[in-house]
Amino acid sequence: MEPEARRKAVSLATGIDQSAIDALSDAPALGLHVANGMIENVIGTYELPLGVATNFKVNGRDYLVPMAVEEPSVVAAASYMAKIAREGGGFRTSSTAPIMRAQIQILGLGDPFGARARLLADRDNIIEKANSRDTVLIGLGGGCKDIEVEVFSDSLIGSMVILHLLVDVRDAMGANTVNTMAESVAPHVEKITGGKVRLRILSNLADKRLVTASVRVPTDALKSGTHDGAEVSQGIVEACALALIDPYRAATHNKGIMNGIDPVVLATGNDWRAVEAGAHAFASRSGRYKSLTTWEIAKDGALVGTLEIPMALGIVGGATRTHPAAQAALKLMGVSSARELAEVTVAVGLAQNMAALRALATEGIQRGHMTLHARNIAITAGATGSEIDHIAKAIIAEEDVSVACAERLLEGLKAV
Ligand SMILES: CC(C)(COP(=O)([O-])OP(=O)([O-])OC[C@H]1O[C@@H](n2cnc3c(N)ncnc32)[C@H](O)[C@@H]1OP(=O)([O-])[O-])[C@@H](O)C(=O)NCCC(=O)NCCSC(=O)C[C@@](C)(O)CC(=O)[O-]
Ligand SMILES: NC(=O)C1=CN([C@@H]2O[C@H](COP(=O)(O)OP(=O)(O)OC[C@H]3O[C@@H](n4cnc5c(N)ncnc54)[C@H](O)[C@@H]3O)[C@@H](O)[C@H]2O)C=CC1
Repeated sequence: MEPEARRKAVSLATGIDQSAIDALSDAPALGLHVANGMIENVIGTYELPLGVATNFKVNGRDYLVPMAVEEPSVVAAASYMAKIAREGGGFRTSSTAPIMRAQIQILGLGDPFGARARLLADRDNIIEKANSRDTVLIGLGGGCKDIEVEVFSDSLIGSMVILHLLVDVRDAMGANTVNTMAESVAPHVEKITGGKVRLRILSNLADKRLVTASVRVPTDALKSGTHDGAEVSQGIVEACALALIDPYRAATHNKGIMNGIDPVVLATGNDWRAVEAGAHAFASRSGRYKSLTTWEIAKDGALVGTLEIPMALGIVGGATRTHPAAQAALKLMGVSSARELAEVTVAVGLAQNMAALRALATEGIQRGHMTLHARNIAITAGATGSEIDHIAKAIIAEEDVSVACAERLLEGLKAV
């Protein structure tokens, strides 16, 4: 299909209105006026391709998933694995309540453990003060629910007490929400402890806001070329084993997971730096950086994959409401809560990891990836309009997906 036909198909499948479709089209959805209101020193806007991943079934419901990404083969790979996963019923997901953590650093204490005890005894008061400002969030059933207090000792600055506010942020990503709370309780915290408050900021290690996605794929569904399903499953398990013990492999393995997650985070106007920071800090929680997924073979021979990861995403707040294309992307997905968005996003991350491992364990990554990269190469070599597809097909046929080959064939084409 051409983009226009795809838009019509998406509109038909999801029932989203024309204005949402327009916001996803090549007309600049994010006008200069809106962009200028979003960040500082704006001189323009910056575009990325927006694709739609197909075939996703999550908890029995079908989704089309918007993905904003510059890398070829990512959207195709996710769609392909989602198709295979359907044979086992698709993806299953679960999530914890959307609890974010704010940190308040207290210095200059002679009795850090005494200060800790005073803060714990004042728990209800601290929670009440934290909740006194954001009436909207409290009205929705969110707000500060609990506290934690840590004592650390540092060789340079001595001891410090860290107070955590555990905040249910409902459908927000929650950074601004919890930062405001942390700043508002700081004077009270100084009074209770007798110390000096320094930092008041959320933690991006959102390990109380976890999503777990799993997939169970029947062996036969994994057959690939000359490789039977059992061989492919075994190859995926062996590939994952390396990522569970070796940080060098784990970094690339987890990059493959984020290939699926970041494009959805970006398309929906969410903070991808926050998601990335949380993912990698969580991957190091044992003291050793390792794979975020596990792959195993069940007793009946099915391949079982799981991904557990912090996922601080919002459908209100931040840019999710200001960027028209982000609003349209959320409509296209048809998600009605931040938790649902987070769960579908993690299912895409799991699918993407499965695609990479499946390719790596069989034919290698380059054929599928480079075939889809061929159009980029053709553009780099100077092809325009109809030349792009022509040159892309020609370099694939020559089995030489390189700029040099594309330039040579383009010269030949222009000479005709
Ligand atoms: C790229 C493929 C899918 C080609 O796969 P293929 O079998 O060569 O191609 P195909 O054209 O026969 O397509 C097969 C199926 O893919 C799906 N599909 C195909 N295209 C589309 C599309 N446009 N829209 C929707 N679905 C699509 C679709 O389901 C289709 O079946 P059909 O529907 O035709 O019966 C495969 O080779 C693959 O999955 N490769 C992995 C690619 C990948 O992981 N890319 C990420 C970049 S590499 C990287 O950055 C990370 C890495 C790899 O280092 C991570 C790591 O090391 O772990
Ligand atoms: N370290 C980090 O990750 C940091 C990130 N940020 C930025 O913070 C922004 C996100 O902050 P947010 O607090 O999410 O945004 P926000 O402050 O714009 O919106 C959240 C507010 O929306 C209201 N609200 C209305 N309906 C709601 C609902 N259904 N559920 C929850 N709240 C609802 C509440 O009053 C809530 O406090 C992002 O742009 C992010 O980039 C800011 C500072 C640090």
